[in-house]
Formats: sequence, structure tokens, C-alpha cells
Amino acid sequence: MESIPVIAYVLVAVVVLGLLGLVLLRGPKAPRGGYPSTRDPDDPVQAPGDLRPGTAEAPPEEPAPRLERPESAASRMARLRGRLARSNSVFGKGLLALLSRDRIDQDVWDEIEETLLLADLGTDATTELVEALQRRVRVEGTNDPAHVKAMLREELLRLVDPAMDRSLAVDRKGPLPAVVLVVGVNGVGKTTTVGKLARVLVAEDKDVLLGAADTFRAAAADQLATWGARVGVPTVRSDVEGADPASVAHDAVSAGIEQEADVVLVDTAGRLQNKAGLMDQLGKIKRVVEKAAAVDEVLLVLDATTGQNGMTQARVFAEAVHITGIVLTKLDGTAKGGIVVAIQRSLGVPVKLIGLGEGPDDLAPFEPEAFVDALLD
Ligand SMILES: Nc1nc2c(ncn2[C@@H]2O[C@H](COP(=O)(O)OP(=O)(O)OP(=O)(O)O)[C@@H](O)[C@H]2O)c(=O)[nH]1
Repeated sequence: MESIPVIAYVLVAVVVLGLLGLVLLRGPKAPRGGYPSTRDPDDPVQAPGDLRPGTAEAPPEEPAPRLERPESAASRMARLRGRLARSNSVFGKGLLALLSRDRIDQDVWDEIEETLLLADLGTDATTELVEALQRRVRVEGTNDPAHVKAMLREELLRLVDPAMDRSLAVDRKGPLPAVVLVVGVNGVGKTTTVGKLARVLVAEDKDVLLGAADTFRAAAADQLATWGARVGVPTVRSDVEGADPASVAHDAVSAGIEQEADVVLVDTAGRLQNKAGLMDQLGKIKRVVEKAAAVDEVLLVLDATTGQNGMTQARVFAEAVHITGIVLTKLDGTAKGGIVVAIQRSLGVPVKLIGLGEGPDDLAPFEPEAFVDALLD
């Protein structure tokens, strides 16, 4: 009979311990009426990044899209001059070596001519340069490298023509934005150039708006909108694949007027079968846009690596629309910098911008002196 009180003691002990455990595990009680919602001045400030699930009083906020800051003009130019020199100095250094020889006979002149032609300078400019050099070597009779370099620099600069106006018309005209049409065949780097140019203009504090009038390929509009979004620039596009490019271009310029943009950049399609089709389409885009605002620049984008092919394209576009400037892309991947001279001569239109890589800030204004120096340094 002694076992009954022992079991009772054990049961009582278990119940008492259980109740004690419950009381200890409940923690402190909230004050009556809850906590005040305002912070005390000495409360630690919690940074938004410190909010952890379960500890935050407010739901975590949507992170604002992080806008990129385009590279400054000074840093971009220093970097790109170096890149231009690396890809094109083969041509300049070759010429310098040939002209510094003790004796410059006909074989050497032939080699000089070949070097110039290989760099895509074109036959007229090559003949002109060789004749000018022959004359100077005869008169000045020197093979001193520094003198030869100065002579070559002067002659190349003359061909590149520093007197051409290479400024871009990207300033507002009273209540209207500047309008820039960008044309060229597909694959030359047109959309990329529009994206890069938007960044250059944003870095200059301009309000930019993009128009995706390349309506043949939905991905082209997506690509353009992505470039714009990275630097906070809106893109006007059509949701309909194959929509009328002229109408999209017009909508973009109208939106630019409404939103008081400084510049509207319009990317056009390059997928055109023949000259008549090209003329029709570019002519129509220009006419329709000009109902809203004048077109200030028509930039033709050409791929520097395509040589004669690029020259043919340039001529066809120049017949279809009045080109005001050339953008030469992919100059980083070629030693054929002479194409600058050939195109300018053929069209009478200046190279205004050059593309020197696939990076977002790899677009530079074309500067004749820096270009020639990059060839010779
Ligand atoms: N290396 C180098 N690549 C470039 C340059 N500019 C453009 N590209 C590349 O060229 C390719 C074609 O560029 P896009 O901008 O899509 O060409 P697009 O002319 O708009 O072509 P579509 O949209 O098909 O009409 C891309 O891979 C670019 O990164 C440049 O200056 N240097």
C-alpha cells in the first residue's frame, strides 16, 4: 500500500514542474495598450537593408531600379584613345618605318602604297598621299624619324580634313527637341550606337527619349528599351510587330515634344531589299516625323570592318536620304582606319562618331588630330 503515495508524489511533482516551465517560457508581457508607435530619440536607427523577415515593422519596400551613371567624357576619351592606338597603330608604324629607311627607292614607295591601300584609304587618297610624300622627301631630303613623323602627321591630317564640321545637332530648338534619325543596314551596330549615344547625352545632362522605329524585329525594340532603362531614358515603341516605322517615329517625336525632351533618337530598320524600298521607307519616316518637328541629324552607321561593302551601303543610303554624319563602328577590331578618309571623300559627309568596342560607353566623337596621333604613336 506504500506504493500509492509515491505515485501521487511523482504526479504532483510533474504537474508542478510543467506549470513552472510554461510560466518561464512565455517571456515578458506587453504593456497594457501596446507599445507606442513612435521612436524614442535614442532608439537605434535600422537601415532598410537591415530589415529581416519577422523583425520589421513595415513590409520591405520594392528596391528602386538602380540607374547606371554613364562614364564621364574625360575618362571615356582617355580610355578610347588608347584603344584606337592599339588597333590602328600597325598601319601608322609601318609607314613610319618605311619612310625612315636610308634609301627610299621605288620598291619602298610601292610598299607604302600597299600599306595605305590595305588600311582602306582608297585609291585616290593613296595616290594623293604618296605623291605629297614623294615631293616632300625630295625637297626636304630627310629620314630622321621625328621629321618623317611630323611630315606624315601633316599629310594624314590633311586627308582626314579637320575643317569639316563634326558637331552633333542635339540642342533643343525653342519648344522642340532635336531629332536624330539613325540609319544603316542590320548588324552594323545601329541599335547599340543609339543606346551608347543616349548615354553620352545623359552624361551631358540632356533629357533623351528613344524611338524604336525598327519594327521588323520585336527584339530590336526590347534591346533599345533595355539600353534606355539602364540610364533612365524612356523608349516609345509599338507592341505590334511590323507596325509602320514612320508612325512609331512620329509618336516618339510627339512624346518628345510633350515631355519637353532635349533630344529624340530614332532607331530605324535596316532590313531593306532594294534601293527603291529603302528610299520609300526612309523618305516616309522623315516626312512623317517632320509634321511634328524638323529632323536635325541623319546619322548613317557603318561597320569599319566591311571595307568596300560599307562603301557601297554608304552610297545607297546617301541616295535615299540626306545624310548629315557617319558613325563608324567596330574600329576597335580592325587596322583599317583609312576607311574614315575613303567614306568622307565619297559622300562629302564627316565621320562624327566612332564605335570602339561592345561596352556601353565605347562611343567617342571623331577627333581628326587624336585619330592621326593614335595611328602614329
Ligand atoms: N567590337 C565592336 N562591336 C560593336 C560595336 N558596335 C556594335 N557592336 C556589336 O555589333 C553587334 C550588332 O549590333 P546591333 O546594335 O544589334 O546592330 P544593328 O545594326 O542594330 O542590327 P539590327 O538590330 O539587327 O538591325 C552587337 O554584337 C554589338 O555589340 C563596336 O564599336 N565595336
